[in-house]
Amino acid sequence: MSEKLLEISGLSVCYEGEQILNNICFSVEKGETVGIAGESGSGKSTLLRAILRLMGKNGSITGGQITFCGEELTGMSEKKLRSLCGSEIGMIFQNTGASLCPTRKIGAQICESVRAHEKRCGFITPISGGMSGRKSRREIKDMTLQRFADMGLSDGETIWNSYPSSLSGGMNQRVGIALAMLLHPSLLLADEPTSALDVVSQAQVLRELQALQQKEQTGMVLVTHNLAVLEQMADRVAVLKDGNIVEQGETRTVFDHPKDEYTKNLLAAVPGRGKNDA
Ligand SMILES: Nc1ncnc2c1ncn2[C@@H]1O[C@H](COP(=O)(O)OP(=O)(O)OP(=O)(O)O)[C@@H](O)[C@H]1O
Repeated sequence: MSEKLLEISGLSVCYEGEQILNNICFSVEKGETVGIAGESGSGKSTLLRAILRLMGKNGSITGGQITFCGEELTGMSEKKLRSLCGSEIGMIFQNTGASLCPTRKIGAQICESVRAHEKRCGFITPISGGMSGRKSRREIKDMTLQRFADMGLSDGETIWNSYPSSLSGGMNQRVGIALAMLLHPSLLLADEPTSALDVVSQAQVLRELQALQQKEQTGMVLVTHNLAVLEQMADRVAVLKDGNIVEQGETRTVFDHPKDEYTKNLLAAVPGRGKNDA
């Protein structure tokens, strides 16, 4: 039986009175990846940020509902919403690895980040069965080394004691993904998670992320302008144009039989798919 993790219905978002997203509707089930495609400026990142109300001071949700594990997020208190970050909803950005402080050891930063999360959570009970309770440094380290191994980082002990500045961009991004998955979130919001990496690292990191996600049965919203990545990763895709979903469905169906002209043009621009390719 399907388990709905995230349901977005009729979502509209404005920045400074300008409508950026209109009437967005889609859902994500446990273990499922839903890809969001669209050109630059179509509103992909805004959509991810709106889920956790991270649009900043000039952004606001002007309509619709966002439900996570049956709980309405749009009306939830700021404190409870922040407590979901990490343990129930993980986020990965293009520069997740780069957001680590380059001159402090990775292990110390991970412990600090878990402690900060525990403090934010306070007595708030997890809503998706996520993890709670204070962990010892040993527990945090064991969990992290397991996550490092999941992300293809075999020498976890060395990485735990390393400075980010001594690791490659690909390794730092893996560390960032391991950190986002550390507390076993049931939903992952990923915004261009590999686009800062070279092509070889990109393919490797995507494979590892996909294996980890399948092992954990994590639902994922994956935003990228790279349709080849969506073809490999997404079960379903939604195509965003000027803040409107113009088409959505199973990835294979949308890619093989696009209905909307905009989707057809996006796909035609992918090397190997276009009419004008040599
Ligand atoms: N903080 C903000 N204040 C005002 N406008 C914003 C803000 N953030 C985004 N926008 C506007 O919202 C629109 C959508 O931006 P968004 O970053 O969501 O697009 P995107 O599809 O993710 O683009 P890209 O692929 O280039 O990251 C753009 O017109 C952008 O200028």
